[in-house]
Amino acid sequence: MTTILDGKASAKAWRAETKTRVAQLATERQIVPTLAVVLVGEDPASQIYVRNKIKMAKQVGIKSINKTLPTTATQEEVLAIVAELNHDPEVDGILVQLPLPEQINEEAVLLAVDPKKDVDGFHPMNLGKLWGGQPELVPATAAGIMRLLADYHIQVEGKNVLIIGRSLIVGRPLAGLFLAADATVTIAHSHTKNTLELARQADIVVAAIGQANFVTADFIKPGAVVIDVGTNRIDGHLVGDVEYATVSQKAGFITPVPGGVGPMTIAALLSQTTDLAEKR
Ligand SMILES: Nc1nc(=O)c2c([nH]1)NC[C@@H]1CN(c3ccc(C(=O)N[C@@H](CCC(=O)O)C(=O)O)cc3)C=[N+]21
Repeated sequence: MTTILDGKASAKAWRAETKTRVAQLATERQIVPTLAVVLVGEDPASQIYVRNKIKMAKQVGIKSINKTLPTTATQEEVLAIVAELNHDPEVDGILVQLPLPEQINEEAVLLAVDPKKDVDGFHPMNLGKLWGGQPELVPATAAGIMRLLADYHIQVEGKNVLIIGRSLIVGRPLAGLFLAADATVTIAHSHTKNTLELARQADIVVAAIGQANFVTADFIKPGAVVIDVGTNRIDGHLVGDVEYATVSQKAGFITPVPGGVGPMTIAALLSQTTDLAEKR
């Protein structure tokens, strides 16, 4: 029997906790936590994210500020907006949606975000703290995955974890968090020669490749935990990186798409925005 890791339900409970903290900030300190989102261009995954994020922020009482720029925006325009948000005392968290259009230097933009407002945890200082074993501001998807495992009382200590994908957004920060939680961590990527073999030995497999149905039942040790980070659009439907129909027959625990990691990502972001407002 497979247990479905219900991210939708878990995220709902987490948002309720955040909502209580937000209400407390309002009554005790007259503070409204504020999240600024910078979206440049029209990446479809970013659009889903932004839409859901705005809705959920409103629900818990967090104020959203949206800065939307066209695909043709220049680096100077993006940096000017980041600077403005850095200096705005009402803004607690700044998130720059990735990927950015190709004329924009992603590294330069992420470096420009005030590390104290870097609610996404993508600034090199925050990534460095995470890898140094002192996580502070942590990328939301990674934080959401760890919370989901904790909610289901899934032990991480001493487990073999295989993360497939080494992106800045997911693979790398998640590896840091699993390591901080005393797991044995392996990262597989496009140059890895024995991904299948590594996956078969893993107690926890995280699929963050960006390719629909990449992980099939072949990859999975019976009873393993399978976390699907994929957000691939196929014929208007959202599908993960895991072939759900077959893998769910073999895994012990599995996240669905939608309703798994996505809602947890948003809940993590709202919680971290509130952490920042509490530190004002
Ligand atoms: N700086 C930055 N940080 C990110 O974390 C980031 C990003 N840029 N760019 C885009 C990707 C994509 N991403 C998603 C988050 C939630 C859902 C989500 O809410 N999914 C729901 C809803 C699906 C639906 O509405 O159809 C679900 O899976 O159930 C999707 C996609 C975050 N990303």
